[in-house]
Amino acid sequence: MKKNKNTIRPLNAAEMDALDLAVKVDDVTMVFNMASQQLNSFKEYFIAFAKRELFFKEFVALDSVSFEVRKGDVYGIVGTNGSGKSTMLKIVAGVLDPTKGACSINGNIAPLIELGAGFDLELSARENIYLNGALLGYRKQYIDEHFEEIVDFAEVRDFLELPMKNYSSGMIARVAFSVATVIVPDILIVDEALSVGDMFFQEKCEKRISELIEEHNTTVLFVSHSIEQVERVCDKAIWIEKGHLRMNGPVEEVCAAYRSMRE
Ligand SMILES: Nc1ncnc2c1ncn2[C@@H]1O[C@H](COP(=O)(O)OP(=O)(O)OP(=O)(O)O)[C@@H](O)[C@H]1O
Repeated sequence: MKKNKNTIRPLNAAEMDALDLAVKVDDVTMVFNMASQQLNSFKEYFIAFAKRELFFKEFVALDSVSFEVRKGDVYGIVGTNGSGKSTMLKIVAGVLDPTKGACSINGNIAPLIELGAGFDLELSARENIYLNGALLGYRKQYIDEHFEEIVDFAEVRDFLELPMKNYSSGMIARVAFSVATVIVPDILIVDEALSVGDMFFQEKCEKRISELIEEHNTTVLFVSHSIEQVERVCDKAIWIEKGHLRMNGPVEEVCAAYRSMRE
């Protein structure tokens, strides 16, 4: 359960169980402070700070957004660029704390956000699998037992000893997806993670996600710019536009409305 600074209280696991919920986003607002001028170096920043010329303007990335995700739901999030989809997922994953409102989570999360962010690119893939595994909370013995499975899924066996700085973005995504889904998460968060993989790997990931959904009732939150992919993978969707929740409902209805806005 995430900390929260404001009046709306996140629900505890028992309360979430009673409602059969995996995720509850309650009146969430996220405000970012953005520098009002461009400063290109620490020196410029320091001078502006000393002259008291450092100004910020507030940017509301999410404005009073609420929705509930039941256990086993597969929810897509659609919306145009900069509408707040990734910000929403980061709040659900606990990477960001909302400025207002509360986000309650029921279960362990595998966040596939900013894939490879936990990797040290100077290290080899072998070392990074252990490093990333430890960051996700797995014991070394667990990674030892699943190492072959991770490498086979990622299809990087021939490059295991190569520093990951020499990997392509698609290869990094393969390793990250593979490590993150080797356990069965209660909640899987996928943010454009698959877009850098080639179509064969994307198909493989979709299959793995379907397995998690069908065999383990994993709850999924899925952001993709491919409406077709959202329709294929998800059963429900929300549409966030410029920080506002525009629609929440069955995936076909939400995607149809979103498409008609673009036409
Ligand atoms: N750390 C930050 N500081 C300032 N502004 C931010 C920060 N993170 C996101 N934003 C702003 O919040 C808005 C929403 O960003 P977000 O990445 O959530 O959008 P998105 O819907 O995922 O976009 P895209 O489809 O382009 O990936 C954008 O205008 C972005 O510039």
